[in-house]
Amino acid sequence: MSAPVCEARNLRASYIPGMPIVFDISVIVDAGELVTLIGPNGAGKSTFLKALAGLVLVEGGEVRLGGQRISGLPTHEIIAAGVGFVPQTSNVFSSLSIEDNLISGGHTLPRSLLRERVQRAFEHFPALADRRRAAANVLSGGQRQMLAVARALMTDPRVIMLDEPTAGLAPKIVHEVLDDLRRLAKSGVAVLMVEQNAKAALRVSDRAYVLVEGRNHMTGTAADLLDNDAIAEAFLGFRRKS
Ligand SMILES: Nc1ncnc2c1ncn2[C@@H]1O[C@H](COP(=O)(O)OP(=O)(O)OP(=O)(O)O)[C@@H](O)[C@H]1O
Repeated sequence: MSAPVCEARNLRASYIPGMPIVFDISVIVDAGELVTLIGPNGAGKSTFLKALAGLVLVEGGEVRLGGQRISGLPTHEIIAAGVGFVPQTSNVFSSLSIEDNLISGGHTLPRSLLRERVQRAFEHFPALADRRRAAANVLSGGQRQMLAVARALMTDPRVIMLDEPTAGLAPKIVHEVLDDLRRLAKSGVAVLMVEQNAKAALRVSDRAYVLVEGRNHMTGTAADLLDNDAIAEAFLGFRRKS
């Protein structure tokens, strides 16, 4: 059996050495899957995602990409190895044009490939193509997220990680962004996201992990977790009618 696209095993991560926020979290994401991390505030979901991207100190366990160990590498090498990371905030350059945002996302690429990838991004996201020379700050919240995802895709990552991609968006736009991510996973990329809009996120996800206090609490198919009364009540904010 081939190695999963991305696998974190018994990860321990901290901002301050010796003071872990993530104690022991294991997660697997494979090609074509949309996997969501849910859990209460402060559970360490964002910290875990940052640890995968090399933005937070990994003190134990390991992260593998296609079987190759990437934990411990500097962030630029992790990105070059095939990880795309979309932070929750400041994920586009507001004053740069949409096209220049894409170019900056692919600045490590040779010029000919860069042109090709910008073109590909505009084909995937026609709403961005229509306004390619406009500054990113004219975009709506949903379109900005689209641009942030398109930037991360410039390097052709094997796995793309998103920290709360729907934060601050209107409910209708939340669904549009989640549907875009669903389509992205279907295209063959492994997608891992942290989401506060847990119910909406589970509806488009294949699988999910519930994280609590820096540890795995539960995992399953998104459908099973949506159907689980205890999970629904504790983490999804609804109680099923009996
Ligand atoms: N830059 C930082 N330096 C030190 N501690 C931090 C930093 N960022 C977050 N923390 C702490 O790490 C803990 C976990 O935060 P994290 O953002 O990973 O949780 P989360 O599960 O994503 O929750 P939320 O949904 O509230 O963001 C919190 O106690 C937070 O205060």
